[in-house]
This record gives sequence, C-alpha cells and structure tokens, in this order.
Amino acid sequence: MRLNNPASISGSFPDKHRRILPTRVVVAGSSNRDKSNGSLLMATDESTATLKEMRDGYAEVVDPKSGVSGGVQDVYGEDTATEDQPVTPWSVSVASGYSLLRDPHHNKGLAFSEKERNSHYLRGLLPPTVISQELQVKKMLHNIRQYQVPLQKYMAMMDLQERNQKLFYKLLIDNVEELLPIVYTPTVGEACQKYGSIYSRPQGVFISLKDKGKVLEVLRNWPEKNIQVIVVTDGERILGLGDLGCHGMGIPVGKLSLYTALGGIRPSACLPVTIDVGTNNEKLLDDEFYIGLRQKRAIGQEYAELLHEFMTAVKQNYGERILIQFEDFANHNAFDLLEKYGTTHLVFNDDIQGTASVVLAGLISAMKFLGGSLADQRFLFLGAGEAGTGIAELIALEISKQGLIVSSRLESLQHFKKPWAHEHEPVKELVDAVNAIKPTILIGTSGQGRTFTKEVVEAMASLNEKPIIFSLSNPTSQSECTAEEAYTWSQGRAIFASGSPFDPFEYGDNVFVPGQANNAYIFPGLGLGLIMSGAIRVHDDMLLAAAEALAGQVTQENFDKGLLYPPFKNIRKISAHIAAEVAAKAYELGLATRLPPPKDLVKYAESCMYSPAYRTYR
Ligand SMILES: NC(=O)C1=CN([C@@H]2O[C@H](COP(=O)(O)OP(=O)(O)OC[C@H]3O[C@@H](n4cnc5c(N)ncnc54)[C@H](OP(=O)(O)O)[C@@H]3O)[C@@H](O)[C@H]2O)C=CC1
Ligand SMILES: CC(=O)C(=O)O
Ligand SMILES: [Mg+2]
Repeated sequence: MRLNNPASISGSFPDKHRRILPTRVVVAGSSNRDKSNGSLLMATDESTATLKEMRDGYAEVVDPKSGVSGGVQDVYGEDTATEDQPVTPWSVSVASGYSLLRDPHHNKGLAFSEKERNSHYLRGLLPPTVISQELQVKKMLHNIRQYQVPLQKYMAMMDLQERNQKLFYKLLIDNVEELLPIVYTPTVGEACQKYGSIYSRPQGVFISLKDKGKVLEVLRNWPEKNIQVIVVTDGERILGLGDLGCHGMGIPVGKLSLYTALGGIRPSACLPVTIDVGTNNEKLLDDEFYIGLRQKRAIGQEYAELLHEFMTAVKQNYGERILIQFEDFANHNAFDLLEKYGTTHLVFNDDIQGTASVVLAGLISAMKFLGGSLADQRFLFLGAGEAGTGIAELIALEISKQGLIVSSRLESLQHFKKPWAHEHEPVKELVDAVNAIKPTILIGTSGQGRTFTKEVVEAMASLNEKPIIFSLSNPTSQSECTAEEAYTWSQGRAIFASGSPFDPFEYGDNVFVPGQANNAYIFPGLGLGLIMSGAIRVHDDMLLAAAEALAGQVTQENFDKGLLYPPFKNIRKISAHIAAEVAAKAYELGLATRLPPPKDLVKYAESCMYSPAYRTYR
C-alpha cells in the first residue's frame, strides 16, 4: 500500500532516524471495523481518495485527481457511517519509534502491544510490561489522589494531556465528578492566578497587540487545521477573580477540555485563544513571572480593531461554521462584542447565554418538582452583570419582563442593566431588598463571596417554605454562600445550587447533595448540536431548547436528594440530548446547513462523540 502524504507527520523524526526509520502505517481502513479483533480493516481505495491529515481518529479525505476534499471523517467509521452517508476509505500514517512516544495524539505508553512495539520500533524504548488502558487509568488516578494540593493535581492532569491525550480524556470521562473540580472550577481559577509560574508549553494561541496586522498568520501557526470550536478570552474577568490578563489562558484551555470530555468534540478541533491587550492588574504587571504584555489594557479603537481582525481572520481561516465562544470578557466589552458579531458569526457568550440556559434549566426542574410556574416567582439578583442580566433575559423569554434594579439610577446605568430597572426606593443592604421584594428565588451573580449572609438566608427562609438559592459566583472563594450555610441557615429547607461544587452536607437526618449550576452543563452539548447540524448562527430559542433538554434529564430521585441538575457522571448522555434539541431547533429555524437532518438526532449526537479508547496500530 502506498503511503499518502507521510511528510506532514514524519517531519517530527529526529534527523538521524529519518534515513533508517520509515514512516509507518498505523491505522488504515474503511468505515467497517473488524469487530472480531477490534482492529480496523484495510480497505483503502487509493484511486479515489488519499488522506490529507489525521488527528484523534479523524481524517480529511481528498480526491488526488481533483484535490477536492471529501470532508473530515471519523475513522472509527461505524459510528458516523450510515446507510445514507457511507464514508470514503482512508489511510493514515504517523511517526514511529521515539517520536511516536512523544506524540500525545498517538502515544499509548505502556499500553503498546508486543506486536505494536515490534512493528513501530518501540523495543527498548519501553519497559517490558504491557498494560491495559484501564490499568493506566487506575494508576493515574491513584497517583493524582496522592497529591494533597489541588494545583498539583491540576499540573499532573495538564502533564498527562501533553503526554497521552487519550489517557487524559479516558481518565477525565470515567472520573468526571472527581476530576471536574481539578481541570475546571475551582482549581482552574488558582491555575490562572499562577499561570505564569506553571506555564510550560503552549496549550493554545496567544494573540497580542504585537500581532496586529498578522492575526491570520498567527492562527496559521497552530498545527491543527480542522478547527470547529474556539473559546476566546481577553482575560479581563476571569471567574470572580478579576483581571488576570494573559494568565486567563487557563480558562479557554479548561473549557475546551470539557468540550471534548463532556460534549465529545474531538480535541484537535478545539482551539483555545487568549487575546492579550494588556492588563490593569498592577500585581501582575509587577510580577516577574507574568507572561503577558506589560502594559495597561488597550481600549476603544485599538481594542476593537484587534478584536475585529481576529474575528475576520477566524472566519477566513476556518469558514462560516466555526463556533466561537466568548468567555470571561468584562461586561463593558462582552455585550457589545456579542451584539456586533452575533449576526455575522456563529458565536455565543458563555457567561451571558450559557449561564442563563443552565439556571433556567434548574428553575424549570424546581417548578416541575415543587409545583408552580416561573411566572409566579419573584426573582432577586445580586449582581446585574453578564450572568445576572443574561439569566433575567432568558427567564423573561418565558415570562413577562419584571424590573429588578432601582430606576432612580437609570441615567447612570450601563445599557444592559436598563431593561431591568425597577421602581423602588434605593436599598442599602441585601437583606432589606429581600424583605422589601419578597423574592421566592435569590440568584447570586456578583462575583463577591459570602454576600448571602445569615440574615439574608434566614430572611429567604422566613418568606418561603422552600427558598430557592443560587450562589453562582466562581470559584468557591467567591460563592455568595456555601452549601453548609444555605442548608443550616434555612434549617434544611433551601433548594440550593452553586457555580463551584460543594460536598454533600448532612443536616439533621438528611444528606443534601448541592447541585452545580454551572454553564459546563450547557456549552458542550450546545456546541455539539451546533456543529453536528452545521448551524451558522446561535439563536435564543436554542438556549431555551438546551435548558428544556437539561431539565428533562432530572429525575424525582435527583430532586429528592436536593438536586436541580442530573449528576455529572451522566454528562455525555445529557450532552447528546442537549445537542439533539439544539440541532432540532437549528433545523426548524432554517439555520442548519448539514442536510438532510439525521433521522435520530440523539443517536447521531452520540455517534459523533470522540472516543478516548486506544486504536490498534498495525
Ligand atoms: N455558575 C456559572 O456557570 C457562572 C458563574 N459566573 C460567575 O458569576 C460572577 C459574575 O460574573 P459576570 O456576571 O460575568 O460578571 P460581571 O462583572 O458582568 O457582573 C458582576 C456584577 O456584580 C455587580 N456587583 C459586584 N459587587 C456587588 C455587590 N456587592 N452588590 C451588588 N452587585 C454587585 C457588579 O456591579 P458593577 O457593574 O457596578 O461593577 C456587576 O454588575 C463571577 O464570579 C463568575 O465566576 C459567571 C458565569 C457563569
Ligand atoms: C463558569 C463560568 O463561566 C464563570 O464562572 O465565568
Ligand atoms: Mg466564564
């Protein structure tokens, strides 16, 4: 069999090996997997297709005569190849020997079989034992549990991601409840705060003011070409930790690892981006380990021009259907960027829209199990920023609008707050607002820790048999109250959910399991739905559909434990349901371009998901 385009991958051979080690075919075949031994059948039809590029089980198939791409295909084949859509045969080559062990996309470590060690020049480069991926997972988990400090666990996970990507994802997927707080909130917050010290290798693309006029070139330096989703931040509002500048990169990296682990988007299709326009964080500017530009933030035209160049370059490089998730921008830019690019790009703001969808889902499930309707509730928000007004907006799509902010401040309010201005005497203390407005639902999106004091929670509990309290601010240090405080101060009556996880809490004869109201429930499934339908725009109805789909996964058993959300351990199934509903909405609204729609969208979503299982190499 002829090797197609081996150079792109054999380029990583050490020169001295290049002459003696040929690039090896490691997987090759058609869409049909040989189920008897789990390996892939060789069925390459070289006259019709050659492989252009391959990562994580996906290949771009190109007709050698016309050079026309047949699209990116899942080389696990049986999953995406349907009767209506047979896949083209493909072949792939990757480096062997030492280079194979250093390639995180293909490295299997001690799991390389004897046969693979023989055929891929691995003899002597590995100790004699051969172990399964399951045993590798067990060993890694054991090692990670030895660390007492969460940041050490985070660094061990990042190190694994750079060594053996499939093992990283298998570990994360199989132990999602234990490891989510490590790769995501709260630990990712500390990682961002110390990103300069722990930085070892680029995990995404940094675009700074220095790159003005060259953003397209910068994007092209990233080795992966078939990008489907970008998470981008400018680092100005990282969780509730404020302006972390270039160190905000930890957030896009973390969010995208959830796109893969929770939503099944293949890792090589994910691109983390940090736009560095400086920072106003004096501590960072003085920190010798700071990795970003040492200047105050660019604003106004200078900022807008760099952002515009980025948005234009992204579409030019990756096409109309590239999904862009805005993350952790400060609110004075976030709303404007969303408004500006929402009509020209496939873009959403996770803090405004993803958060709204997850909170709405929690409220829908609360209404389902407690009785009552959203329209009968009174909402009080602490924090009228991206998350707060985003949530209010989406709730208002279901019920009539009711203002929440005192309108005497109208003149001075930022534009996104104005729709929520409310006729009321100014109140100084939150507890006075609670007593005056008598909310049934209290939502914290202030980024200020411990603002739901004992008096506030007690006031909520005196007004409501079942007070609904969301402390959404992240990380844990910024949570408006802890689970223990919510349950204790309400005498076990609060229905509580928080942005960062809290352990189950025993109160009286009951153990309460606090729900995690975090947009991580929504964006992976939302993204998958948009990608699999080839959507070209994000529509609010898709966020409503995602919320309904998530709420639909909550059982009476979950609610009896105090949970407004289903457990994260089922997240891939949950994401498939969200993706299916989002895709259905995209088709209904005429925003989908992948036609015709698959018959069973849930099944299709599941079949599109990246698998972290090792492939057998020939
Ligand atoms: N659980 C989840 O999934 C998510 C959680 N979050 C968390 O929510 C928090 C806020 O995020 P976001 O909305 O994007 O940030 P913003 O900065 O847009 O919003 C915070 C708002 O809180 C207001 N605020 C600050 N302190 C107080 C106070 N003491 N009393 C009343 N209002 C106050 C600010 O007022 P002003 O405008 O005057 O400064 C601002 O409007 C963060 O901690 C973030 O981590 C965010 C997204 C998702
Ligand atoms: C969860 C999230 O997006 C935030 O805290 O900003
Ligand atoms: Mg965020």
